[in-house]
Amino acid sequence: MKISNMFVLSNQNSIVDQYLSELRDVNIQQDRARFRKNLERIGELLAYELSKSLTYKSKVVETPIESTEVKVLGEQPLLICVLRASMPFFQGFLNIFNEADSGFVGVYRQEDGADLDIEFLYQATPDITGRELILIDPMLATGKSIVKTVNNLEKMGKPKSIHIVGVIAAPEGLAYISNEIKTQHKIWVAEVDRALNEKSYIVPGLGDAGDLAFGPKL
Ligand SMILES: O=P(O)(O)OC[C@H]1O[C@H](OP(=O)(O)OP(=O)(O)O)[C@H](O)[C@@H]1O
Ligand SMILES: O=c1cc[nH]c(=O)[nH]1
Ligand SMILES: [Mg+2]
Repeated sequence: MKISNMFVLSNQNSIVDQYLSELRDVNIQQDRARFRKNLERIGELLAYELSKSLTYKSKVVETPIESTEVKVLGEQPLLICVLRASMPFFQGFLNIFNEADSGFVGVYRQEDGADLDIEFLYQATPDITGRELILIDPMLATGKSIVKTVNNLEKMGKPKSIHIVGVIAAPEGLAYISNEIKTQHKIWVAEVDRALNEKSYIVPGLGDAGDLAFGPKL
């Protein structure tokens, strides 16, 4: 599929392919700490790629030897963690954008027969108006959780731009996000998989990221 405003990290060979293979492997997945660590590491590497698209300004610093002009981030992004599966992936972003503000939303998918309902239960964020917003969720499956998040956040104000970051995306979710989100946005993922299955899980995917990171929920 061709979405012009999208960056796919696995289009280039890198160590991310190794981390992704471990995330998908049903045996290695038994090690929850390793699962979370790999999400965090991919978060760090995607954050580095995304950092190349941000604006920088110059300032003068004093080294012990002399004054010199350096480049620093023009403005801090606002990171949004989509609980719960996002937490380790979000930590990777926070390791890189360590001065950024953070917001948290509680969103979860609820199966209702053939339909998927998205419950939006919790929001603790600063004002998003005029901000460079980075929405962080490892799995972009139907795209409904991210679209619901954007719709709820935009009740507060308009961000300057939106970056949507994920580890694995499904083509159906990417198409849904592109159609539904009207604010200028760019999607950053490690990999785009084949499709969704009848339960709206990504195929081949990695299973349920939240459960693998933290254990099953009711
Ligand atoms: O694109 P979608 O079809 O909306 O699916 C993606 C959502 O599913 C997962 O969360 P889940 O609802 O399993 O909750 P959890 O993070 O608490 O496990 C994942 O972290 C996304 O938020
Ligand atoms: O494949 C999927 C879809 C949604 N959430 C997950 O954790 N995995
Ligand atoms: Mg969720």
